[in-house]
Amino acid sequence: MKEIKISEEFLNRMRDLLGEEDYNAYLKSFEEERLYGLRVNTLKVSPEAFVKMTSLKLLPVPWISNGFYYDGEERPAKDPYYYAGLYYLQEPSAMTPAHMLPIVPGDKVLDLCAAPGGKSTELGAKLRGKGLLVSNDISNSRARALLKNLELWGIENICVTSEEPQKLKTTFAGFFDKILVDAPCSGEGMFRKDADMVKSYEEHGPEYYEAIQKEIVGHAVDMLAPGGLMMYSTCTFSICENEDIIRLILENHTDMELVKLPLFEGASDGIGLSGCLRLFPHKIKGEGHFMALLRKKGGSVGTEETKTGRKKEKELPKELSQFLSLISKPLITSRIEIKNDCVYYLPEYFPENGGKLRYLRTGLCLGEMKKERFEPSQALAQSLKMEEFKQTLSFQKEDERVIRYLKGETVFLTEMEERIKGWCLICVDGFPLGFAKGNGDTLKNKYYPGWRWQ
Ligand SMILES: C[S@@+](CC[C@H](N)C(=O)[O-])C[C@H]1O[C@@H](n2cnc3c(N)ncnc32)[C@H](O)[C@@H]1O
Repeated sequence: MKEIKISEEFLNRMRDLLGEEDYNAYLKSFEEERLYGLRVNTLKVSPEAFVKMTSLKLLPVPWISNGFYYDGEERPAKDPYYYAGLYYLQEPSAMTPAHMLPIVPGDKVLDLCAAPGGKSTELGAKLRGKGLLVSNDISNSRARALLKNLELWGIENICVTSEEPQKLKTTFAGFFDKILVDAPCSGEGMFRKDADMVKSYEEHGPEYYEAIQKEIVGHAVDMLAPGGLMMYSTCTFSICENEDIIRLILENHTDMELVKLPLFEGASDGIGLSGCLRLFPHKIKGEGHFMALLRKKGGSVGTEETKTGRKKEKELPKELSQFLSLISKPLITSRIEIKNDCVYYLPEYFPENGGKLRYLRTGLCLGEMKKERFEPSQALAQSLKMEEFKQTLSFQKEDERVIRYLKGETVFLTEMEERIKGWCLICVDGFPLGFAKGNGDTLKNKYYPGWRWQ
């Protein structure tokens, strides 16, 4: 077995859970190396096109259409395409819950325990800019990392909150069409990936998390609209954190029913509760996960026409209007809100007063009003397609100016290149990285300092 010290108590539980034969296969899986995965951002690029562009050696994750394995020796986070938000690094079995939650553009979606955004990024991509994604995490510092990942990913219809589920409910009772609860858990499926998880497991085991999960799911059910779907997932194996939680929901909420998840090669049914789905490291090429899909009876969701509730055109400051005229995709001015000089593009369905919640972001941050001018944001650049901005400059990935730009340095144009004046969207192979301001043959770098290439 690999050098991972796991308690006897845990191993005994796993033997009881799996039976002797499967348990031995599970133990053997520790002799294998952990697996590395990335998920392609389908908001920006198709998996087929990405495979052709990238220099990474990829193998498809069989059950995830946009998921791939990469070699652990590679450094995919040190790549301009990563800075363009073309992919997210994620363990393959963790890709499954967001993949199996059927989101349609226009849905109102909640990701209740969302940081750092491994699943929210996929939920947002599936919305394709329509509807609303509320991504929440109780930890403020983790919610900040979540916000960065959502903005890098280019999702415009987001709200990021950092609240207790009970508080969130005061604004969103019965509101959401789809909810993902990727619950905090004892992390038994993480031991091979992260040996430190063993230590934290010894401090807080399944019983500790079970109590938290019970509370969270109760509030989640209350925020689901009739006809809505809720996916519950964990990266742990214990029954008390998985099937028992689902059973409890079904007992306490007679309006909730289990929706059978389809099995695929290597996936296992729930233990003692058929219709759930389990992934084990000795049966699939992934670290392990549990998930169950539930439906609230009554109503039907996901087919409603999108509506904003704020239809009246709004007059905008001249500097802002001038800048927005450089963007070709239509923006509904009634959804633009200016708060303390920051300009936001609110998503459809954003509650009229927003409620008294700790928001880290309400919609897409378009930029900031400064004296007599408007400064566009990094998030806006990442949310655009190259063809949606009037003046663009796309470098090939190999061009040393890509890294210079990402480091925040001044970028010089060659004599052969056209002179650039004013705001310009800098791209790598046609994918936006950020803004710069042209002054003839040099570009003043406007890449967000906090995100610079290190
Ligand atoms: C398994 S992680 C989520 C991983 C995330 N879904 C992803 O795919 O990147 C669980 C998260 O739940 C958060 N959390 C813990 N207790 C919570 C609570 N009561 N309400 C909301 N979030 C909570 C933790 O801060 C942690 O970020």
